[in-house]
Amino acid sequence: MSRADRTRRRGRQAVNASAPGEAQRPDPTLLGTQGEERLDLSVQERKYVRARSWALLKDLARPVKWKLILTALLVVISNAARASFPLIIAWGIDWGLPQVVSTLEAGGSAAPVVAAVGGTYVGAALTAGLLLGTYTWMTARLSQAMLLDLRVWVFRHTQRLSLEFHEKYTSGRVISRQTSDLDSLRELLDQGVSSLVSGLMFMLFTGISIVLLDWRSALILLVAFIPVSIAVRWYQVRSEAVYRESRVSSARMIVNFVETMTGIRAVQAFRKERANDRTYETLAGKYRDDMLKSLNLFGILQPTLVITGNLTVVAMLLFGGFRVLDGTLAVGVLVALLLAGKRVFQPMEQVAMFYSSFQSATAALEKVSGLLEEAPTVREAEQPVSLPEADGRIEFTDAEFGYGDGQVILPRFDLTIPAGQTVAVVGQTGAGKSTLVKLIARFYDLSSGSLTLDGVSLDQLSASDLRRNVVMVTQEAFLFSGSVAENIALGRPDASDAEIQTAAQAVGAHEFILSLPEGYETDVTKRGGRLSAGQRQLVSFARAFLADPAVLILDEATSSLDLPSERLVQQGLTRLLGDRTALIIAHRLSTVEIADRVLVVHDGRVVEDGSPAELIEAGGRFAELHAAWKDSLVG
Ligand SMILES: Nc1ncnc2c1ncn2[C@@H]1O[C@H](COP(=O)(O)OP(=O)(O)OP(=O)(O)O)[C@@H](O)[C@H]1O
Repeated sequence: MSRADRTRRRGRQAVNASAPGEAQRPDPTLLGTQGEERLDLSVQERKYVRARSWALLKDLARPVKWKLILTALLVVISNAARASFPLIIAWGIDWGLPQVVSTLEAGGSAAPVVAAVGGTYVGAALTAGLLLGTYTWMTARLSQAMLLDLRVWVFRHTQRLSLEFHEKYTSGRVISRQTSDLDSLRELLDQGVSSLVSGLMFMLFTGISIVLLDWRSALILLVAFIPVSIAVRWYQVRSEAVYRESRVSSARMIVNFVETMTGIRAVQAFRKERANDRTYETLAGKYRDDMLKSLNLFGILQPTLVITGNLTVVAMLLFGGFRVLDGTLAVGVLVALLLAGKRVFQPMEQVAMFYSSFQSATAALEKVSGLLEEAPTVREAEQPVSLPEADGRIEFTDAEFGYGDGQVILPRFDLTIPAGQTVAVVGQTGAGKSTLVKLIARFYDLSSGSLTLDGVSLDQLSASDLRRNVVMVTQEAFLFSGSVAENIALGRPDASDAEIQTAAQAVGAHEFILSLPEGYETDVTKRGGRLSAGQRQLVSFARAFLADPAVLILDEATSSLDLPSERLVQQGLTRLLGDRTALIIAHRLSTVEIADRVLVVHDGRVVEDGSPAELIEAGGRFAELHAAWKDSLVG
């Protein structure tokens, strides 16, 4: 079972366990990333999301469970030691001092008493300090280990999600999951949890020590707790609302940034820079305002806590002072009470401050666990049929397709493409050409009917067999950072230099690659390594040639190349096709002319099917298109 499955199952189990008999399944619109933007969750839904987040945290914590327990133990001991200082001081004053005085009067040595009190104090201080250092160090290591795990997990998972998911969930959102969300988790795990736990522990132990010292003074503390709790509660509620706003504004800012940078060509082509500057400034300004609001809230909370703390000490001093004068309270106890009273509220600030980092991390966890709950819609068969070397015969039977639950794009159809045939797919924009060929690359699964390669249904093939047999070359001819050779070897990283060069030679890319500053080793992201559109296409042809699939799918670039480049690309294409089965979304006359067969797609249906000559003869849509192409060449 995958981690995503585990996370999903746990979320459901928790919901089921907590509310037997009720509507137990969450609304399907909440599963995965779907409910991500919703703020109006019902109690039941909130439970589901929380359980899912917990499950994720537990999954992350499992490999480091014992180290976590050990760290928690160190936190407890260290804080107990810290909280014991006032007790030791009281003991020193009320027991140690009289002992020293009486021993000295009797002519004895005060050293044993001083050593006992001083030693205990130094022991407690060393224990507290050393353990603090150790647990801080351990927390940092643990949090980094958990984050590394999560980072890699999110990357692996997102990369494997089907295209359908990526088309809906923009790259801006994926980036904000991987950056700002993981960052808020880092903040919480790095310092938040340990500060929070240690703050609470310290308050607890100091509170206990006050009760042990003098229960009457503990009552004063209890009274002081009322305004403190009100202030902290007020801060929680207000900061939650402010925080929610800042989350929305930060997400908007990131999405805007990513969109602008990914669309930088359009931005510059249409001179949108100034307008974009203003939009971004507004969004960033809103984010700053939200952050300021939350800081202002803290600015109110902090003085409230300081004032209450000081007033508590004054009250304890007055109440205790009179009793010391009466002789009903020991001086040492009073000193210890004052020390403890002063320190007891100090961690409250930390607790309140980390409440907001806790909130931000909770929201992040909810989103990340939602992303991890997404499952690929195109799933690999559990027991795939082996097909190492396909011939390349493709057959659609009773096939029908629509994206997701949307409208039908390709109504019911049958289509057979014999092995080795070169098929040009033509038609108007939006006709369904890309959709048809993407089905063969299994970027999507049919809504109904079957699609087979050499008689084996595509969904029965293992991912590796499918990728070996079917390769799609997209219009964009995307190059990854690295050398030209590495880019050619994308589908076969183990290919030798000789094989890479043979592939480049086969498609006619060898010459231009040799003319690059460092030949095959030229970095495509560096100056001088920047390739032209035609050159990029040749590299992607070489890539496909090296992968040597039985079925090649090619979305021909629409951008017009100059004539020599077009000729070069055309020659490369002809060599690439060889005797494989090929489907080409054709935008050029020259490509259509080398095809054995042309499919004309219109409104999701194949309306003409035949050899180029037959279709021209028949005088339909293709004949018109062909004539228009011919005219454009003449013109
Ligand atoms: N990911 C998607 N989700 C939903 N609908 C889609 C998606 N991709 C394409 N469509 C719709 O499917 C129909 C066919 O699109 P398709 O991209 O297959 O057309 P095409 O013939 O390849 O067009 P073009 O030549 O412009 O690339 C269009 O109506 C389009 O809006």
